[in-house]
Amino acid sequence: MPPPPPPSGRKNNLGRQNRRPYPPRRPAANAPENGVSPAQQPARPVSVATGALEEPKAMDPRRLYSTSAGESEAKPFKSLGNTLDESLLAGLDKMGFEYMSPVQQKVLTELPSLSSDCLVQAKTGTGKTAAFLLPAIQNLLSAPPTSRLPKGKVGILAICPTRELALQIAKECTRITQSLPQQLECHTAFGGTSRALSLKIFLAGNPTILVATPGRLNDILSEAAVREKFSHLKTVVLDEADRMLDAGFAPAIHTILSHLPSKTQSPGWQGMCFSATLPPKVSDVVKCVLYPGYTRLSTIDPNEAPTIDRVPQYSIVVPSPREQFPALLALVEAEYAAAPAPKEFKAIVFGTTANGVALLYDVFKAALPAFTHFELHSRMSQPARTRTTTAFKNVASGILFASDVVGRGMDFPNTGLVVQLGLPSSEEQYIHRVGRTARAGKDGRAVTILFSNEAFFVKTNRALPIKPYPTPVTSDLEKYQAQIDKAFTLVDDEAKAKAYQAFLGYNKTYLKKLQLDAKGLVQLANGYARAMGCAEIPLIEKKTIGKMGLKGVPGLNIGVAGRRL
Ligand SMILES: Nc1ncnc2c1ncn2[C@@H]1O[C@H](COP(=O)(O)OP(=O)(O)OP(=O)(O)O)[C@@H](O)[C@H]1O
Repeated sequence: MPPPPPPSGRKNNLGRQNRRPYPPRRPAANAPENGVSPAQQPARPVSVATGALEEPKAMDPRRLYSTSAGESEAKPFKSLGNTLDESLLAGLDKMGFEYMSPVQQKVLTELPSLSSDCLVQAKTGTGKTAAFLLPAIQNLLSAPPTSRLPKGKVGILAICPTRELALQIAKECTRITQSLPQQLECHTAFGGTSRALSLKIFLAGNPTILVATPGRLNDILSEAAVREKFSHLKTVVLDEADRMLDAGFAPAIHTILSHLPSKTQSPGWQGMCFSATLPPKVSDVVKCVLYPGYTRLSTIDPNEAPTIDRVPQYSIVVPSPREQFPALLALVEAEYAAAPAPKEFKAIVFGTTANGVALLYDVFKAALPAFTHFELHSRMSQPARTRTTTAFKNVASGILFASDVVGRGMDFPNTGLVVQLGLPSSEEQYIHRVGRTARAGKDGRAVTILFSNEAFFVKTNRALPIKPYPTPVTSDLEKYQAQIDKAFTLVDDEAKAKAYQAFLGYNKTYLKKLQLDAKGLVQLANGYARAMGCAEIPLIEKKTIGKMGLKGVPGLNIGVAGRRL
């Protein structure tokens, strides 16, 4: 379907006549580094009467009941008058949360008590955040006078993997508690912010709820005054529990738990573990936060695909990394052209590494200047990450190039397309990334672009309903290749060198699965460098080559800061 003709009929950036620049081109002069433009249109409507941004329309969770296991009929929150405090119900009402989503209904009506330990699984974007916040907050509100939380003590600790997610959970918490007669303070603790300042605010404040990432939490728990704040802890939540207990985070979680009051000594605290993916091995490790005999709840039928049913999922396989760039360009054009009217095209493109994502952002900004682009990865400063997160949550249209810092848990309303460029590191990672679309009962699509060695991912994950992309978008890649080659001339060499090194580092981990040896990997990476238009293979320091385990592999260009050795 051809894109709609622009009123002016002027030539657009894609080198075609009659294509309306969409979203509107933003002025180059104020294009800031992180891709957040002050000119972006808010997705939320502006009230005609007040000119203020209106609250986003909440989803209708009744749409989530058709396919989920268990309850088949949605009940309104107000049916929980005996379970939830009136002020919480009032807060939910202000948020536009009328009906419970399946996971909320299960947790609030099927747990033996709201303070029971639980392991809960529900698909992405179906309201798990409120499903753990509501019981935990209700427990604080209904505690008998003898076990009421003393002022200044933390009652609820929620731990999650990323800074962006911590902020999002804290925001949801503030909205849920907005109608309480006495405001509950919800604090956050995560890296990339001033430790001294956030510690000062935490210690001087009255933080009833703390949402934290493991690194910073571990760090501040070394202070006796901080540990003292947790002396009356009532609930510990592990959001994205499988991630929080995997080999990367588990040591930090265990140290954190060693600083908290013992779970086994009376009165103990409630443990809650939530995720969309709970591989069987999680059952072995959750015992650090859950008592044996904990309640397990799931809204996912074990025979169902683990992803949201409303997301058609496709793959595009190209011969080599070189073709991934034009294939993405062709895909964006095709998906944009097919986007439903009124034209709103909001997409997230996941890359495999932070430097790879930075490169994608640079090249697509040059290749598709009519779109609004965003980048989000761990190489950016925290303020830039936070600004971009907020901006992308609020835009109606745009493309976010992201690494896994927003792969799990993040809610970017109305994202209609998720693209994964390169090999997802696991089935779980794939599922969570796909879950950034079709949230809150909306529709969405997901496409994974792989080069031939990566194509095994589709074959080895048969539970995933991935089909070949339905139209031959890659039949004329040469046309798009020319556009990509031109765009790469505008990308600086340092960004290319970093992306090259990251490509080697990432794929080195998957040599066996990619059916490559070290020499083959270097050849592949060198092809990737040529695809980026590098005049020569980027230099890599000897010690970096050693760290990557690529010492002595032919084809590498060893050198330091522009000097070949
Ligand atoms: N009962 C409800 N009614 C209306 N909207 C809701 C309801 N519950 C949650 N939402 C909204 O649905 C969206 C998804 O919720 P949430 O982020 O909690 O999903 P999740 O299951 O935690 O997702 P993920 O698995 O990606 O972490 C959010 O925008 C949230 O505000």
